[in-house]
Amino acid sequence: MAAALYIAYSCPFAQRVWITRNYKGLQEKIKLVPINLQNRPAWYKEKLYPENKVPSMEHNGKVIGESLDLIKHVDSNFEGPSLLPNDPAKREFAEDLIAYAGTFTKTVYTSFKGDPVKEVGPVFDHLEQALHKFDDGPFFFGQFSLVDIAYVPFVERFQIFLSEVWKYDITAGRPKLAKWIEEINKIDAYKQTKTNPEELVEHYKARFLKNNLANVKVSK
Ligand SMILES: N[C@@H](CCC(=O)N[C@@H](CS)C(=O)NCC(=O)O)C(=O)O
Repeated sequence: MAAALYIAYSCPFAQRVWITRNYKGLQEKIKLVPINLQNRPAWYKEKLYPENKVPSMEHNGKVIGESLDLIKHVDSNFEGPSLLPNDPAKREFAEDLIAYAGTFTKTVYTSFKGDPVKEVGPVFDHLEQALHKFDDGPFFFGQFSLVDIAYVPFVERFQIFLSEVWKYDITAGRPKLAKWIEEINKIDAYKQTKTNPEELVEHYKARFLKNNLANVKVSK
């Protein structure tokens, strides 16, 4: 029986697993089940995934959550190209980078409520340096891997929002990151999952800037 992958089309965490499934050619083995996060069906929390978040996946009678665990699960338990490097030094660095994804996303999301232009430089520099480390291709490890997948949904959103609201170009002075974004946009498995930029800007403005604007009004 096919596995069921519960996602929301706009969710960057779910997008990680969606890209993994597409890239490994598992469209028939893993079926997408879209969930409306604004109106979640009661059965999702009660019968399937008590965390009540997306993504989750039902596979062989078990339900698994957490996007970073899920991409590893899909990579190790399904057919298709392997998405982690075999070389031990590269493998260790891949694990470090996957672990750093939480710091990266938290730093940038937190900065949206403060001053991103001052705050986001170091975490994007970290990615730029990581892309230099093995210097064997546009991706973190030459071949497309789970590390690219862990970051791309967030880099996609941060690039759009930082440019739109603060005119901050994440690729300025970061040639490897610029090339990475260019090359990753040639990968169909990713392209099919991209979010709608206009909807993203509206959604993030409401989510992150509402209080800033309210504060501006109060202080006038
Ligand atoms: N740590 C989780 C985060 C998943 C997550 O926060 N998903 C959001 C949608 S993008 C969600 O389901 N939010 C609903 C909620 O928190 O109630 C992962 O990596 O999978």
